[in-house]
Amino acid sequence: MKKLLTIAGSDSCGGAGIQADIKTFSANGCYAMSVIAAVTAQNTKGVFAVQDIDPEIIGAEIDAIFTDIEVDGVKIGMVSNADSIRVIAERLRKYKPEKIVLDPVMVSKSGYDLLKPEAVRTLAEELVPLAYVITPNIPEAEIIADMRIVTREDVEEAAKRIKAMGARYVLIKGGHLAGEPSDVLYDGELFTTFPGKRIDTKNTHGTGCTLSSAIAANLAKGFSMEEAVRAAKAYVTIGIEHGIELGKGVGPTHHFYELYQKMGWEA
Ligand SMILES: Nc1ncnc2c1ncn2[C@@H]1O[C@H](COP(=O)(O)OP(=O)(O)O)[C@@H](O)[C@H]1O
Ligand SMILES: Cc1ncc(COP(=O)(O)OP(=O)(O)O)c(N)n1
Repeated sequence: MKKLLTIAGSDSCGGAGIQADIKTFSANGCYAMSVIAAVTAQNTKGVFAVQDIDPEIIGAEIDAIFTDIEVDGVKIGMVSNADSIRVIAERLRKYKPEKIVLDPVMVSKSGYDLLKPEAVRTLAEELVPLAYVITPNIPEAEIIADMRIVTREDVEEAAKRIKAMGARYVLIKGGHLAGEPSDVLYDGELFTTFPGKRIDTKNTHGTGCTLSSAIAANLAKGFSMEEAVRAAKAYVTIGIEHGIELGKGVGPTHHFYELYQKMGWEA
């Protein structure tokens, strides 16, 4: 069984963050480990408070795992501030896991800053160069690439700018653009489009976390980058289709893909 690590924030209502990552790793047949970098008080209606974890503890969490366990893949999600980012980057440079999936989480769908705005530059300098693949949504890609994204040409230009910062692959997610939610992968030469059909639902909490974790699981299992994204998109799509009515706001994606497969359901 492949062993995967998520370095991210906790979401108390379980739809995004560490909880979504663990569910995704498990549903995709991998063993899940976690380094908690922040704790959010969050539900389907929004984020109400964030407690950063002391960077020393984050470093110790990472040491505890890498000094004992062979890690087959790492996903990075919400990291709330520059000091935490520096510690994580320093440890990853030391332990050198091969496949790092970086989801540069910045703002929750409800509009709460999950990354301090002044730490964006540190993320770009310290974590982007370590990423095997970075998976920004449109607003995140706009901030990292420092440009507006409206057209397909804008998506490609932003991907080129982000690739130039050192990530091996760039996957720009299209969920926030008008029209169908297609995602675009750039490898430095070619652009590959992963088409989607927009599902008419309010229950999309945790879609980005789920997609990036499924990509990490697929890469650990030996899929090519393209296969990893294709299978992850199928996984998140079926999860959105079967989104859960939880609470009074934006409910989470569903997670039991292997069960779906056994039941003969397809994405
Ligand atoms: N309503 C939707 N129907 C189908 N796919 C969607 C929908 N919203 C988002 N997606 C897909 O979910 C994944 C996460 O995208 P996105 O919502 O843009 O990221 P984030 O959660 O980081 O903002 C992408 O593959 C995107 O294309
Ligand atoms: C703890 C935590 N991490 C990440 C997110 C962002 O999740 P995402 O899938 O990008 O989208 P929303 O949850 O904001 O709908 C989060 N909310 N909490």
